[in-house]
Amino acid sequence: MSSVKQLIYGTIIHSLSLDKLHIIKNGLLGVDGNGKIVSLQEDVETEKLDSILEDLAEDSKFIRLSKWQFIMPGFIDTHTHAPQYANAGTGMDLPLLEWLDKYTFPLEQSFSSIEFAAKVYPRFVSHLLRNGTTTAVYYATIHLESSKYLAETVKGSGQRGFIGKVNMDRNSPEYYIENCNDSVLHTEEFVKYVLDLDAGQNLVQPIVTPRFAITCSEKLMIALADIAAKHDVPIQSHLSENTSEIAFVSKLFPDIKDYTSVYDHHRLLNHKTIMAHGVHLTNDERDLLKQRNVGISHCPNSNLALRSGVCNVRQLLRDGIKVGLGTDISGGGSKTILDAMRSASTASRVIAMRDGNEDHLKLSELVFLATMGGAELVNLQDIIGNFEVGKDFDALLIDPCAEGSPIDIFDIDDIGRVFEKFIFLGDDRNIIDVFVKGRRVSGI
Ligand SMILES: O=c1[nH]c(=O)c2nc[nH]c2[nH]1
Ligand SMILES: [Zn+2]
Repeated sequence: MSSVKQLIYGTIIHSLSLDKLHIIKNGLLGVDGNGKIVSLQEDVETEKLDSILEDLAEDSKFIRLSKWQFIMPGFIDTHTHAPQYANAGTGMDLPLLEWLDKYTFPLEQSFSSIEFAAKVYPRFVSHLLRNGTTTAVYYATIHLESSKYLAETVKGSGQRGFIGKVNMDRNSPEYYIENCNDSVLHTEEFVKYVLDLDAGQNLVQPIVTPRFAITCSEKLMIALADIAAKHDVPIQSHLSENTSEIAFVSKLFPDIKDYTSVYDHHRLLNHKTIMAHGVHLTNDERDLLKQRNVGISHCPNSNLALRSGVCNVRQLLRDGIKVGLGTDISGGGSKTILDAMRSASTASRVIAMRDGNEDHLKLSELVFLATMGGAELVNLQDIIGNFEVGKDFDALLIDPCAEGSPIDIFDIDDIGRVFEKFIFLGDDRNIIDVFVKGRRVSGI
């Protein structure tokens, strides 16, 4: 017990697999001074608690959860655009390519000013944390300095984050583009800067970010793949979101078989690559993604708002492709992974009704996607995603009875139903504490 700095007693809920949501009653979870889970016991009788607490060091903290409170793993947002937070909730009247031109590129250009970035980034990061996102994978903009500032903001907040300086050297407006050389030099500098900032703590990491194949020349894509390989860092981009985008890509690369193969051809696909969307993939493309062990960030809010299409997540899972959830602000208007889970559920019901031969996503699958699935996408499945002993304690303390709670509990309810109510009805009013690596970083 001497190494235990925090001990939590009560209901503990986490995901063991897509099918297995584990609800531990009278659980006892110990966290050490480095934020690591050192013990997890089930069904510990209250009578035994006293003797356990006697052994607890004086400077350790004990949290006893009340009847309906529980802890669960923090949410992982595998795809979001920090600068676009300023547009969240607006401009959802156009499809992707027109939306980028009219609303998104002009906004992102404003981040050439650090003063503007300073108005948006800290608020966005703190909203994400407040809503239970303990890890986020960010796009910044093409600007080196404000991308560094986003990384510093994430680091300062205590959130775990992957930050990408965006690269675009063609098919972009004159006011929002870099030449290939600058783009490569700035990315190299950015990657080194963020690696130094993290200092080996596994909290902030750089992610190499070709915006998508339309805005990146072949030379740029290959140079970015080289940077990712040299520093052994992850890659993110967009793939197969919208049919006009796919048609544009096939015009740009007439000799390459399909959109996924374009990235493969430029060595951008590996087990550390996250591709957002994947709505319209062919069988061959899914095979290639599986072969390269690429993860798909499913962003249902964005897919519905921009009318891009409905992604068949069950098909991806059946094919053995890793899947996580993304908010994709501001294609999607909501900054919460709870909302992404609900929209993922709705999208899967649309597929089930349309195709008749697919089951919608179950609660255990939605929770897996929001936690363990995300951990697999960012290759931290041995560090975060659930409460296995040895992992870091990235967690949420949820109180379904908190003041102003949108959840009502009745005699017919049990903890399983109350958990389901939180997933489908709950919000930040229920999120009392947010922990990253054992440290409380947000809450009420
Ligand atoms: O949803 C999206 N948001 C973006 O900013 C973007 N850029 C390329 N493709 C994109 N898709
Ligand atoms: Zn996106």
